[in-house]
Amino acid sequence: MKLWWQLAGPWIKQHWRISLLALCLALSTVFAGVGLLTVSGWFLTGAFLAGSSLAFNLFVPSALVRGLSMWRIASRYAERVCGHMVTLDLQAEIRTGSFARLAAFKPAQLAHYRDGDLLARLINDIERLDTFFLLIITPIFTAIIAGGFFSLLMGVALPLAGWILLLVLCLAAGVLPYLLARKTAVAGLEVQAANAELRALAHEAIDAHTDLLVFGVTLAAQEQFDRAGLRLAKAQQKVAQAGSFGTLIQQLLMGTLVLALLWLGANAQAQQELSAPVWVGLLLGSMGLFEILSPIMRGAAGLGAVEAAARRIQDLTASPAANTQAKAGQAQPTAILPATGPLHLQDVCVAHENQTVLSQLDLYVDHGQRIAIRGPSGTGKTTLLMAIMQVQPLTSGTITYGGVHLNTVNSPLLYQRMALLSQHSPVFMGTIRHNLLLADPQATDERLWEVLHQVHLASHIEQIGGLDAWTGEGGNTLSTGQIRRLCLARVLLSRASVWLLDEPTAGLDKTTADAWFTNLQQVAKDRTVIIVTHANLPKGVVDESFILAGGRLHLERHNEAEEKPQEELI
Ligand SMILES: Nc1ncnc2c1ncn2[C@@H]1O[C@H](COP(=O)(O)OP(=O)(O)OP(=O)(O)O)[C@@H](O)[C@H]1O
Repeated sequence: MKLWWQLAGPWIKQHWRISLLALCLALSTVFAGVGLLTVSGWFLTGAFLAGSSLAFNLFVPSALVRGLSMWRIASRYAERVCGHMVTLDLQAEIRTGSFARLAAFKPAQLAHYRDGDLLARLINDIERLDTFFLLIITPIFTAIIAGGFFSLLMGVALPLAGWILLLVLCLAAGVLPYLLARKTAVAGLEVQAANAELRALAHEAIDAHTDLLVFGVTLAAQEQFDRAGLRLAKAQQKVAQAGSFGTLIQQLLMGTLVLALLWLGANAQAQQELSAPVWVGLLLGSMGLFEILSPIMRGAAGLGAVEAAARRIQDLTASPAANTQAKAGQAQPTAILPATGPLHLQDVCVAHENQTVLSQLDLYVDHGQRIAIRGPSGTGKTTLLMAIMQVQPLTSGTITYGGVHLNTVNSPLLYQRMALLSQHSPVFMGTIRHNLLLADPQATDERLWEVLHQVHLASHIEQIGGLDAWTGEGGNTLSTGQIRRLCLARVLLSRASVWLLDEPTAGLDKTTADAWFTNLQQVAKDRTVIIVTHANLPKGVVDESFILAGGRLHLERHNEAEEKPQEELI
């Protein structure tokens, strides 16, 4: 409840009117239903006993029956519309909020989660929360008010029957669901965990489908998937069995209640303490209350899963990643970053999980300078670019651009000034145009073709149908080198003053790579460019070249970058 309230509370407080209306409509439906049965019981019995006597007034009760049934239909409809509006809007709010917090994660923090598990949290877990409002809060609210009111009414007619009704309602709507929720708590947790595991396995299997095939391990993947499926089925069975048992006990309680009321009513009637029509009316009305109880049992059986789901969403939204971003955003988000200026790294230290990668690293890149950073694999070149982009937090040290500390600049402004081609830049499903316009929505077709020419991709795009050619999911209609060039073209389109290019020519043949590097000066114009590469650069491409080793940058001898065999750098 507490966890659910932490997630849903802000929205409900803000939309308390519609939430209250949904509860009131549910109450109104129950009142209409119970009233209908009470009046019908009273009316039919009264009419039967009166026989053909003209003394019995048929008109008032039959008008009441018609009125109550119309009221019930209208109220039920409005209750469904309103209740689902609350639930679905609430889900949408939690989902978009969770996604926004997820978007604020640093890549290293995101790496702690499996893709499928994140999907399960955003979809399965959030969907699961709907149970709470529809199957717990609403029926309990109506059970307390309608049950209390009707027990009082019964108590006025037959005090002992009133107390018995109240006691049975407390057991059936309170104690029993509570015990059921406790009993299914572990299984509910297991349902959510197994669901997430299934999604994660399915996601990984689709991603790695070719490798699974060629290594001949599809059977092993299948077995893993089957085990997860079985685990989910077992957990669901436990919840369903406990739920059915709870419902059975609830039905037995209800049956006992009816017998008790029948017996008490018959006695009262025999002693002429209660008229037969009132007795039958009250009896049927009590049975009308049973309608509230079955959703409570369903809700109680799913409460463990709701709690597990709420915890899994909370884990995500309350993680240090989300908080770090919030604090950094709140600290000084408004510093103005000049359009041009030198990029200066001083004493920069970065560690990945206590493993130092960059150690007191210094770098000064003047505006318009082009530099290359090379070095053996795993020395921290990508980490350095990520630190400049403020994606990787520094352990210590400072990074300034035009004299402004980058950690005081809000992300959108920073990314207007700096563009990154990462090693894993993606191609999005859509057209070539759609993929390019991400970097500059105002770019004309002429400009799009210009950057495609610059990355030596124009002729291929022409062949496949031009800017409106479909890229497929993850660019699966393109080769690896073409995907890389499309991503590179996207960065070239950006109006940023600094380009950070991580392996821009990976996957390209040497002739194309050399041609691209040679053209870089003309393409980059007066931009600052930092290239991380293992490639041998043609002469004059960069002003300076550094080797990253031991966590620091070392200036390479003149032309060393152009001469060193590539194998030595890997
Ligand atoms: N998210 C992470 N969590 C833990 N360690 C990481 C993480 N990312 C990188 N590392 C480690 O940090 C070190 C530097 O990684 P980085 O990717 O910056 O190297 P690189 O020089 O760019 O390598 P390559 O040339 O192969 O791309 C490596 O030892 C790597 O294992």
